[in-house]
Amino acid sequence: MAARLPGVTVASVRGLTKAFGERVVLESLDLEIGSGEFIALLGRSGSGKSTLLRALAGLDREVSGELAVTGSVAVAFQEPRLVPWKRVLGNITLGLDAPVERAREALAEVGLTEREQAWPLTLSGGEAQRASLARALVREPDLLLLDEPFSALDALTRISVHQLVLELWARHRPAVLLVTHDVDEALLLADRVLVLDEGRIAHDSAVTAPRPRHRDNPELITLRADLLTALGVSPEGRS
Ligand SMILES: Nc1ncnc2c1ncn2[C@@H]1O[C@H](COP(=O)(O)OP(=O)(O)OP(=O)(O)O)[C@@H](O)[C@H]1O
Repeated sequence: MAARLPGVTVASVRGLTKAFGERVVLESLDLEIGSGEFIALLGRSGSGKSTLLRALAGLDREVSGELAVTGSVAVAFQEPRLVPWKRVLGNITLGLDAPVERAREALAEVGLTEREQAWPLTLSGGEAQRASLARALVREPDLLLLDEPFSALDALTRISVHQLVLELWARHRPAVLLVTHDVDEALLLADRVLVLDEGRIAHDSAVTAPRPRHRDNPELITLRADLLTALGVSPEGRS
């Protein structure tokens, strides 16, 4: 997979508009996603984050505007969506021509080698989420779309899956678009944090702090306050 290529985009969105009946969810939205970028997408509930992801994934074609995605796309959802009648390994290769060795490599990368013959219903939440990441990885995406993949995990599992996602990103360098509700998660992981509001990208910040990042990094403290304001939340509980 390509390393980060400056100036090369994997997705280019211009004037994207999506309405459900009278409700306009995305309104003339513009967004460029660069090769290898790690982007977090924040926004209030119902602001259209999943709608944008579905459009980028090609799962919703009833949109207007220009949407060009170059290269392959893989999606991992909030609930891992493994099919219960296939074992873990079978889930990784589902609908794919790739040799089984590739699926095993992906399982090894997410630390699930021991569980390849397990049934999905016997996996813990963290294991299921890792299996879901392996299924996305084996497709070697140029753009990896993550729709709140960590939100159902307990705090400790979440930290280890964060670590894993950063390692996988550093190794494979797909562009990542991570939808999250968690400002700190966005700041710890991403190079760029977007806020979706009123159907558009209302806020776009670069995060330059080196990784591993700590919450008390001054850049992150400033950005956290800006992002909370952009989300309509007062940072210190003041109104
Ligand atoms: N299939 C659908 N039919 C009708 N309305 C829909 C449909 N899908 C989404 N919507 C509406 O579009 C708006 C945006 O939904 P979306 O799921 O994209 O928001 P979101 O930002 O991802 O929200 P959350 O953070 O709560 O997951 C919401 O008002 C939702 O009710």
